[in-house]
Amino acid sequence: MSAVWIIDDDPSIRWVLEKALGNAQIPARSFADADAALHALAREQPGAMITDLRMPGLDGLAFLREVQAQWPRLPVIVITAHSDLDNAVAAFQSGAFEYLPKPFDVDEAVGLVRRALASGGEAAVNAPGAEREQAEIIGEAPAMQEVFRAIGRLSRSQINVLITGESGSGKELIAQALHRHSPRAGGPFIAINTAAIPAELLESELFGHEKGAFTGAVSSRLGRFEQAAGGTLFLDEIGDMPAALQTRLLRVLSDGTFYRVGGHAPQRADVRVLAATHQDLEAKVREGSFREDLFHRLNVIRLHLPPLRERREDIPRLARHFLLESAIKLEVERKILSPAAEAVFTAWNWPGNVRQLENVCRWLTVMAPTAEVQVTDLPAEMTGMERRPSAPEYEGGDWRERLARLATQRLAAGEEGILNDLLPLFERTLLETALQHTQGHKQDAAHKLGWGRNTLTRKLKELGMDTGSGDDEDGIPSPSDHSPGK
Ligand SMILES: Nc1ncnc2c1ncn2[C@@H]1O[C@H](COP(=O)(O)OP(=O)(O)OP(=O)(O)O)[C@@H](O)[C@H]1O
Repeated sequence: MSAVWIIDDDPSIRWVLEKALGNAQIPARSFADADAALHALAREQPGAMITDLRMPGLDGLAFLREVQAQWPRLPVIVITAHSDLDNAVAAFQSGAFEYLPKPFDVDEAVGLVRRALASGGEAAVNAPGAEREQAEIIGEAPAMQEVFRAIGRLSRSQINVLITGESGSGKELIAQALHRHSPRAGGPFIAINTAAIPAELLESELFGHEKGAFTGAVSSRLGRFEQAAGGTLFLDEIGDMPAALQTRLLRVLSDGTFYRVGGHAPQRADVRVLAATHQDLEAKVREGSFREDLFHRLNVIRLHLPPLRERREDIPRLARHFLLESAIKLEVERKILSPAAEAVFTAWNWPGNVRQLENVCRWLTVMAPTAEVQVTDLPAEMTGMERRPSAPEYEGGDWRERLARLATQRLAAGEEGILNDLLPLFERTLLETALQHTQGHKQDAAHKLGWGRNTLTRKLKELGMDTGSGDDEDGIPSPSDHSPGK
């Protein structure tokens, strides 16, 4: 195994790191200042380095820049006091591989070193510097390691891959990685969310159109298939693709040609197609809403991303990653989770998966009052504090998880004002259930829901459920009417 060099003027840090690396069977060599390390680098290079930022003589940042300029693929982990965000940002800008805030956890340091050593090997086969631009994919859970291995195995192929997993579980990130590690890496990566585009526009989005093909087509336009030429086309939410387009897509995949909307000359499609879905495509095939032949075309290889709640071991690292990333983006001090807050993070179910975790971290970076995030700072739904203590457990799975998933999807699709139709839907469902329960007796239903009769009457009207055969239309509010809508 390649050696790791430690550069720090503090002998106790050198000692702790040497010992931890030694225990992990990683050979280490220490330097008390950056100049000595630079001299040694001229003769030989280690697999990775860990350096402090504040040192007498050549400081860590200057050292990092020097190393970047001469040995751009050598991964460098930077240690610094965690409040020192400017330095962290500067370290990343100077090409640091990772940033290790002080005081650091020794196991975390060793884990980082292992990753740095592994990435060094990978960097050697990539274009110089390319690894710096890649979004980091975090995943030490066995299921994620399996996905990484698959990406490696597929790296010389152009085969179609179907990526499955719940919304927000990282499907697009994996698609990008498949592209980057493929013979088409030099070409474009074009993503399109088929569910987010109205059916009538999707065809021209995918295949382009000729001038005058339809009203408003004032000029011809390249579709995504042409934009992705030489590269990869990522079709997200493939399960929602309308039937007519499924047929067109199948044709492109089977004979490699397509026509622009309004066009007569066949176009050659030089793309690798990666598709993703959060739905059960086999079930859609069975019920006849997804073409079986298309399914088999897309499903040559399948990669499944488990939901975050099935890889909880990755949660703390993901949280640290997103807290640091949002602090850098928002140019504010980095937050860390208190041990109790981290425990809540790890135990929670994350219906919106990694995307939701990322959003919560961004929210905490702005909203948490102190540098260390406490349990009380967490969003109420995570700590269950908005639940009534006697709230019974519901049968048939957590409906809020499903609702959150729906909301996540619709927000991801760029929708706005989703409460406008979801709230009435919510009320309508409760009303219908209550009316069923009371065999159509409105007053009783209102009472059971906690609404007064007037509110119920108004709601029935608003929701278009007013049949006009009211049993209690006297308009006198009952004492139990405590609706906030009144
Ligand atoms: N393992 C991971 N490590 C780091 N970041 C991740 C990881 N997985 C997902 N993310 C981040 O979480 C966010 C959501 O991921 P992504 O868009 O890939 O999910 P998705 O499954 O494609 O979602 P959807 O089905 O809703 O389109 C992105 O910002 C992505 O960078």
